[in-house]
Amino acid sequence: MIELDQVSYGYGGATLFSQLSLSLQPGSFHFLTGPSGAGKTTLLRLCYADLRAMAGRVRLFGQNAAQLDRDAVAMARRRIGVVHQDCQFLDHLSVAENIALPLTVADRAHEADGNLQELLSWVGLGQQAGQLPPELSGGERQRAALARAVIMSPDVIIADEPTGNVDAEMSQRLLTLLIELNKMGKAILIATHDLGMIRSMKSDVNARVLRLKDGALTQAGAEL
Ligand SMILES: Nc1ncnc2c1ncn2[C@@H]1O[C@H](COP(=O)(O)OP(=O)(O)OP(=O)(O)O)[C@@H](O)[C@H]1O
Repeated sequence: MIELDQVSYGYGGATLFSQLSLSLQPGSFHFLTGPSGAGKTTLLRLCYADLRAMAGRVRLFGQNAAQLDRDAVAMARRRIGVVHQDCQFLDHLSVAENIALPLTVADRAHEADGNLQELLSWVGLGQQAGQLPPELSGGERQRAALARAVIMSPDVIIADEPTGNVDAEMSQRLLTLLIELNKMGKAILIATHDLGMIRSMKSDVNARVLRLKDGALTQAGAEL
């Protein structure tokens, strides 16, 4: 569904990584680890065409991302749910309205009617639907961000540190939600520093664990 083939990227003339390849197939589960600054967020952004590869090719659902116009990129991105590291929300909209925002933007707000309550309960925010984002705890924000990422029923879910700033119990709960999505056939890619979480989860989902370091993407090994 998403394929990176020999992709290179860097900022300000410096190369961050080069010739990286990654394939996200239906039902696959990948963890992406690596030191801070290694380029994990950058790699994720290439996967959802928020950045354009400087060399190599990114294919989104069979199409060369470099050849897609803005509308085509927008269409492809509706099939990818993204949980951003900083979970930003529109503070003047309620939690429910924020979660439904991708549908509203796509002019499909009517589809939210049935799904939204179910989705809010699934992430344990049934009671917080009418609250404003600043009134949520860190863990509640991360669950709201996950709900917003999946409201369009995407084929791929890409999450950047989805368990940052939450305790172990909440981290487990968020991952359980992601595993449920994976069991429904969604491809999951999670960037995280949390090796303990990977150790405890990877056998449940037959996950591949990749490590990005010094510009190279390798299979994680001994540290796990
Ligand atoms: N827009 C940008 N302009 C210039 N440099 C950038 C930009 N975005 C990221 N960088 C730099 O690229 C490098 C990789 O950043 P990136 O956020 O991809 O790393 P990361 O592995 O996700 O880090 P972390 O684990 O700390 O979130 C860092 O040195 C960062 O400062």
